[in-house]
Amino acid sequence: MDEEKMMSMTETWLKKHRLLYTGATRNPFILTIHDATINIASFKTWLAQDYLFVRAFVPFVASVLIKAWKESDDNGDIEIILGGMASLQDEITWFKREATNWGISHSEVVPQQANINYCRFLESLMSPEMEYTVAITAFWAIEAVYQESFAYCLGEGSKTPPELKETCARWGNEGFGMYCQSLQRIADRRLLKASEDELKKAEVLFLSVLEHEVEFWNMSTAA
Ligand SMILES: Cc1ncc(CNC=O)c(N)n1
Repeated sequence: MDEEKMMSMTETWLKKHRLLYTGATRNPFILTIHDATINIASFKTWLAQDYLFVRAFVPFVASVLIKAWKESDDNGDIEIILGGMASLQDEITWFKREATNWGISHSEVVPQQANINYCRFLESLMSPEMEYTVAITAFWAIEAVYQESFAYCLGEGSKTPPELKETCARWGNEGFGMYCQSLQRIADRRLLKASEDELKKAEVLFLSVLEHEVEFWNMSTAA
């Protein structure tokens, strides 16, 4: 019997844009964590810059929550997005504690260009004119890149230094993986009903997320 399931839209895009996706999830920064050759200065740059990014990510997630409330056909979406917001509070606390541990003073950290560009991109996604379908697709991609990247650092054969394992587990843990799958299911459900224009826009912005993620990692290793 023909039991083959149709590929979802996000799966289609992941396959079509595999090279760029791999560029984002197997970036040299991540590879050096995985093989324990990481330069600690790079790690500290990433840590300091990502704290600033996450602060800007909170209002973005809030904007997706508002879009879900206005536009979603499924009440379950709100709970999933709200769960993501709740874990961001814990994440901000964690970033502050890690900064202290690594001797970083957030008041002295200046956002770098790749970070500024990415935060500006987030702001464009917050516009009330931006469709829920497009915003939730970008949201999923942003989370999925971190999940795949850090899960790889904890996977079989990884030599991740013990002092970085907690960081990797933050996004590489199974619960975060399931949360990403929930976001992906929402995105796929919406994309099924989207117009041609919305589909095109969501695909373009999915690619923009991947490009920003690559630039963000590269910024960390360049410093
Ligand atoms: C640059 C970047 N992309 C994705 C994430 C993961 N989302 C929330 O933490 C992150 N922290 N930073």
